[in-house]
Amino acid sequence: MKRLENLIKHIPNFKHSVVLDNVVINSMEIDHREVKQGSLFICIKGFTVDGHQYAKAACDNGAVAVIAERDLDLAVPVIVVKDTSHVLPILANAFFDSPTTNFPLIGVTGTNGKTSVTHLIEEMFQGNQQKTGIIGTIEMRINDQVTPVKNTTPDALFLQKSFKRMEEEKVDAAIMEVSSHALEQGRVHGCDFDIAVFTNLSQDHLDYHVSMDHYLFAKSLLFAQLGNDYKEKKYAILNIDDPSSLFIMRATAQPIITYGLTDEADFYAANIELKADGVSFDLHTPTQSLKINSNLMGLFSVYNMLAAAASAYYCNIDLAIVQKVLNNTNGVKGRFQPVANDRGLGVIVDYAHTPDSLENVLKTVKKFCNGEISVVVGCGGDRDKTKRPQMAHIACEYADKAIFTSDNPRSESPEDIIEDMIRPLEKDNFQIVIDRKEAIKSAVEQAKEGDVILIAGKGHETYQIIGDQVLEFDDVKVANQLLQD
Ligand SMILES: CC(=O)N[C@H]1[C@@H](OP(=O)(O)OP(=O)(O)OC[C@H]2O[C@@H](n3ccc(=O)[nH]c3=O)[C@H](O)[C@@H]2O)O[C@H](CO)[C@@H](O)[C@@H]1O[C@H](C)C(=O)N[C@@H](C)C(=O)N[C@H](CCC(=O)O)C(=O)O
Ligand SMILES: Nc1ncnc2c1ncn2[C@@H]1O[C@H](COP(=O)(O)OP(=O)(O)OP(=O)(O)O)[C@@H](O)[C@H]1O
Ligand SMILES: N[C@H](CCC[C@H](N)C(=O)O)C(=O)O
Ligand SMILES: [Mg+2]
Repeated sequence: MKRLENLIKHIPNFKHSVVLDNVVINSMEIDHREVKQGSLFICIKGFTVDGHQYAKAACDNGAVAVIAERDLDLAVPVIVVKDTSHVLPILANAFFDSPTTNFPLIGVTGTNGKTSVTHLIEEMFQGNQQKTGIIGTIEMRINDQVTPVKNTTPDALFLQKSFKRMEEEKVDAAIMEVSSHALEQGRVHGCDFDIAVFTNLSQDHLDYHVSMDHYLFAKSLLFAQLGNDYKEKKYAILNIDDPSSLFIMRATAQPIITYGLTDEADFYAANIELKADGVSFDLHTPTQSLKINSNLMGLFSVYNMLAAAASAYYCNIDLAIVQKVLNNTNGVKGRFQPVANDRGLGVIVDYAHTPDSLENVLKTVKKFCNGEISVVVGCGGDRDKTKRPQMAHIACEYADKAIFTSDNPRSESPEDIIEDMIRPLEKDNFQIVIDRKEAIKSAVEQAKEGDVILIAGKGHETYQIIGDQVLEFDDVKVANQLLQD
């Protein structure tokens, strides 16, 4: 509970003439459907609708005050600010008393690997008998308590509310994925990061960021937010083998810690062996070297392990625990997840939905597959169209056979998406099967013992979005069922 007068004092250089006397706020909401008696409703101008149009309905639901960008004819006080989206994180942070100043916060950004790295870091804290909170693509979770998320990095209100819960649950650290959309939209303003990690930058989201320069700039904002003073120990952990790190490192005054595959990096991997059942390598840290024998697959996983190990190191987690976690982890669901079967087939479900991740995963499969490789893949609707032909090209280049199918076509026609994928394609080792279940079925029917089927793009997702409908669909379940038939 907060007095509104006290809450809005946190908005810098802001004066208002509304009489607020004793308005007390029990909760803050940005969605009128969530408003309860005593809520403060903040009208957000969205990409789809303008939240101002729901202000009246919010009051009907019990809102006792409204923050808006223009005066509204309502029976409750309306406080007018220039930009409600900009003010939202300030108010959310103030309402929940800046929870992230009370525990270490680790933010991970980059095109690929955020979910994988955050989960590895979480396992390291848990291996150290510490409590954690995690926010990312799969869910928000405080130890075992799961809250579903709509976005990889949710809005500022959801974030601060979650951090408050984490504080109350006495977590030892929070680990979160920070998407470029979130950085660009200021969803993480007010988050007091202690460690910021950069995984890599490759093409994605050009529908939103328009150019790779703007996309990189958005990623760099996480590092700018690490702060400019040296009062606290904060670290920027960067993949030095990715040229974008040279730009990102200029965004922060905090110490730069590097990881990579050469001894120029602070944390580096040497003697890497990519095997059919995992990877092994020597992990060199500034103080000690560890032998790693992990179940995780592919060179990209080595990078993820280095990023996680460096983060754990600066959180004072013993390197013996880091080693134990890397040697025992089974990774995250939907990331290079094998689907067991008795047909002698390698069936892998993976969340590769960018050209770079698809290429990495197919290269990894190629290293151990002695038979033929088929890949079932599509591209998301209402998302970056320029990655479509690139993904189709990579699929046909690295796999013996590609089956192009639907992956959340959303408002677009699945046929048109596939047409975008194949238009410039020079190869013809592909089939088109619009229905995803039929596509997986076709791959299973054509496969022989020793072959590998990669089912890419949806990973942990349990749905297929067609138009406005969200239909149940789970690649692992579907593959399992088809393999048993
Ligand atoms: C483009 C984008 O970022 N959109 C986000 C944005 O939605 P929006 O602007 O369309 O919202 P809106 O529907 O116009 O609503 C405006 C306001 O009216 C309110 N409203 C709306 C309807 C109503 O009946 N009542 C009501 O009060 C809404 O609560 C909101 O406050 O604000 C929503 C609430 O915070 C987000 O869930 C939504 O993400 C959508 C689902 C999305 O697809 N975002 C993607 C592009 C995204 O952000 N992806 C990143 C990266 C993923 C990755 O890792 O690759 C992510 O972090 O998830
Ligand atoms: N370090 C990496 N470099 C390149 N590709 C990777 C890396 N780590 C994982 N991948 C590939 O990218 C896919 C997605 O991985 P992950 O979910 O960890 O990334 P993410 O950054 O969280 O993605 P999203 O932006 O959708 O949240 C994996 O299934 C794998 O194919
Ligand atoms: N966070 C990513 C996930 C894409 C996953 C893929 N299955 C798709 O729907 O395109 C996005 O929203 O662009
Ligand atoms: Mg993710």
